[in-house]
Amino acid sequence: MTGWDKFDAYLHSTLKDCIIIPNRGPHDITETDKEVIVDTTCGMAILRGAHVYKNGIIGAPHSLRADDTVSVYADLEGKCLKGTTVYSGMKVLVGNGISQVSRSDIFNSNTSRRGIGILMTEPIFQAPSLSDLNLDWVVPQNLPSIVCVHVLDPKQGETILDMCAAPGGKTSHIAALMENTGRIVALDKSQKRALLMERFKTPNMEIYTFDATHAVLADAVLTGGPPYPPASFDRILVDAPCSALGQRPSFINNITLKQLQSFPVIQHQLLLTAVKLLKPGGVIVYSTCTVTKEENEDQVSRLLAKCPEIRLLSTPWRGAGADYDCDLTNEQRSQVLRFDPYNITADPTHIVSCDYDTIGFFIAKFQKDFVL
Ligand SMILES: C[S@@+](CC[C@H](N)C(=O)[O-])C[C@H]1O[C@@H](n2cnc3c(N)ncnc32)[C@H](O)[C@@H]1O
Repeated sequence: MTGWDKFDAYLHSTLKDCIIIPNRGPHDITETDKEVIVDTTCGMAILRGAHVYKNGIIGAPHSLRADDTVSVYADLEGKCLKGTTVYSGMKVLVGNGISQVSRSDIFNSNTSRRGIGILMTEPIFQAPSLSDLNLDWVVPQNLPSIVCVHVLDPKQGETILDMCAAPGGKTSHIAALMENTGRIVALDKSQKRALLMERFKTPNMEIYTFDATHAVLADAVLTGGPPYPPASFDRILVDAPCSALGQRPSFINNITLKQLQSFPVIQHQLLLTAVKLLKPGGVIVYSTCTVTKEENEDQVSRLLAKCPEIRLLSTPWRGAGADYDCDLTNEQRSQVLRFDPYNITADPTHIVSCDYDTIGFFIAKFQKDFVL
C-alpha cells in the first residue's frame, strides 16, 4: 500500500472487524507556478490518497517537464478542454506533486496514456493509497457502510438478499460474517456495476443483474435467479440508489432537481418489494449515503404507514437519531441512525471521533411481524 508507513491504523473500539485509517488535513501548501488540471473525480481520488494517472490530466502548461514541481487543481465546472495550457475557470487546489512526464508525453497521440503522470507529494489531505490492497484480506469502506452491515446482523445459515449490491462492499462484508454458510443473493440493475462484484464472489453468493423492484413474483421458485416468491428471505439489505449528497470529499454536485426528486420514488418501490420478499420475523435494513429527509426519515414514515405488518427497530449504535423536522415520533427518531458530518466541528485542530467524522449516511432497521 503506497505511503502505508506514514499513516496510523488502529482497531475500532467496538467493531472488531474494522481497522480505522484516519486521514490528515487540510494542510497549508504553497502553490507553484505550474498548474495541472484534473477532473473532479480525479481530484476527489487525490484527496483519498491517489496519485494522478496520465489519462486523468486535462490541462498542463507548455513548459511542463518531467521532475517539475506542479500544483494540481480540480476543474469544478467540467469546462476545461483536453490539452488546455492555462485554465482560468473555477478550480480548486488539491495538492502539489512531481510531474513524471512532460506535456508532450501526456497529450501526444503517439505516446501511451497509461502510468502515473503526477506523483502527489503534498496533497491537501493525506491518506494512504488503498488501490493495491489485497481484497481477500481487507475491503476499504467508509465507517457507516461497515456499521450498516452490523445493523443487518446476518446470521450463519440464513438466506440474505442484497437488493442494490454493486460494487459489492457490503455484500462482501455480509459474506465474511456468514463464514461461507447460508445463501447470499446479490442483485444490481447495472450490469457494468454487477460485474465489479465478481471479485468478492464466495461459494454461497449468487450475483444477478436485475431490477430489484421486480424481484417478487407469486409463482416463482426460490432456487436460481430472480424473481423470487414472497416471504423468501431472512434478511434484506436495501442500500438504495440515492442523491449521494453525504459523500465526502465532494467539490460540487451537479444533480438536477428532477434527478433529486426521482430517488424517493424508486426507494419506496424497493422497500415495498423488500417487505413482500421478507419472511415473517425477518429484518430489512434500509440505507442511503445522503442527507435529505425525503430519502431518509420520510421513507421510514411512508413505509410504516403503508405496511402495518412492519415495525421499526432500534439501530444498536451510538450517535444521534433523526434531528430533522419529520413525521417520525420522538421514539422513532431515536431508533433511526443518521451520520451527519455537518454537525461536527469545523475546527481542524479538534480531533473528532472516527464514529462522527464520517460521510453523511442514514440507516433504518425494520422487522416484519411473526404472525401475519
Ligand atoms: C448505493 S449503490 C450500492 C452500493 C453497494 N451496496 C455497496 O455497498 O457496494 C446503489 C446501487 O443501486 C443500483 N440500483 C439502482 N436502481 C436499482 C434497481 N431498481 N434494482 C437494483 N439495483 C438498482 C445501482 O446500480 C447502484 O449500484
